Amino acid sequence: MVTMMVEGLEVAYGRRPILRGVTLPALRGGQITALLGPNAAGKSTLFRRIVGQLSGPGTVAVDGRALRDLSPQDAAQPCYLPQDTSANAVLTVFEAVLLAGKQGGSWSVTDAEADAVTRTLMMLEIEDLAGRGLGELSGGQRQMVGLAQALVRNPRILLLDEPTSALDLQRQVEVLHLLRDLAERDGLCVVVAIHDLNQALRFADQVVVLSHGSIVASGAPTDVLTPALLQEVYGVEARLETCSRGVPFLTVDGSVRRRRG
Ligand SMILES: Nc1ncnc2c1ncn2[C@@H]1O[C@H](COP(=O)(O)OP(=O)(O)OP(=O)(O)O)[C@@H](O)[C@H]1O
Repeated sequence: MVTMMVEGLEVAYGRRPILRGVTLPALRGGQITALLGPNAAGKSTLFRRIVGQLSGPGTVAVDGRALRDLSPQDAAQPCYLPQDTSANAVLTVFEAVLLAGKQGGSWSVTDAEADAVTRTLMMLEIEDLAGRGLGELSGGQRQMVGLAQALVRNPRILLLDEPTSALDLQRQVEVLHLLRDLAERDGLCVVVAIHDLNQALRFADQVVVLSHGSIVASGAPTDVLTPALLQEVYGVEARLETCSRGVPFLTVDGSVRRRRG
């Protein structure tokens, strides 16, 4: 199983520090890690630093090899799905996913590549969109196509920035179940930034909480999401309860304390 280590990452935009020495627990194949934290905490910046779109001190290593020493085509490279995926309106969904799956080499399309696109669209139940232009999709449909573009590459490490933010409730649950299956069946290492703490409680093996560019807690979801942490990080009165089927969930009380920053 793949293991990614992230240690001491720092990023500044101009002279403004954003990440202040971020070290994550080991990110392992077969696990889903939820990256939590308020708006502007630095979650997207952390993803962009991990994949090398931003530079700064610190190290990222996959199975003991520093990421910066690997070629862009190396299978150990994490696949990153940003929060906002711009749509090239000229392409159809099928073409966009096919293009995303191309790992260099020839421009001709093999049967295996076309089959991989069809399989991925079917896995996400969006095969009916195959012939549609990207520019004519809804926000949620575009988000599903973004996921298809990530999954068609068959990654070992998947970094997803709020991948369910535009999806209806059924799609959210389906996508998170699919990620769970891919982690368990194929040993995929999934790191997902998500604002819905109840989804994190249900689907994540571990959570990491980022606040003002620093990790303030990490571990098993029910251990980390304590009333004290939720008060400190989000300024809300909330507590964990357990439903009759034994599933933990958060209830939020009325009072909200204004956060700084
Ligand atoms: N390209 C940039 N140039 C300058 N500042 C930036 C840039 N991108 C992000 N920032 C700033 O860095 C901080 C962290 O932003 P980031 O997008 O990483 O937060 P986030 O945790 O992903 O937030 P959200 O939950 O709202 O998506 C914010 O204060 C943001 O304004």
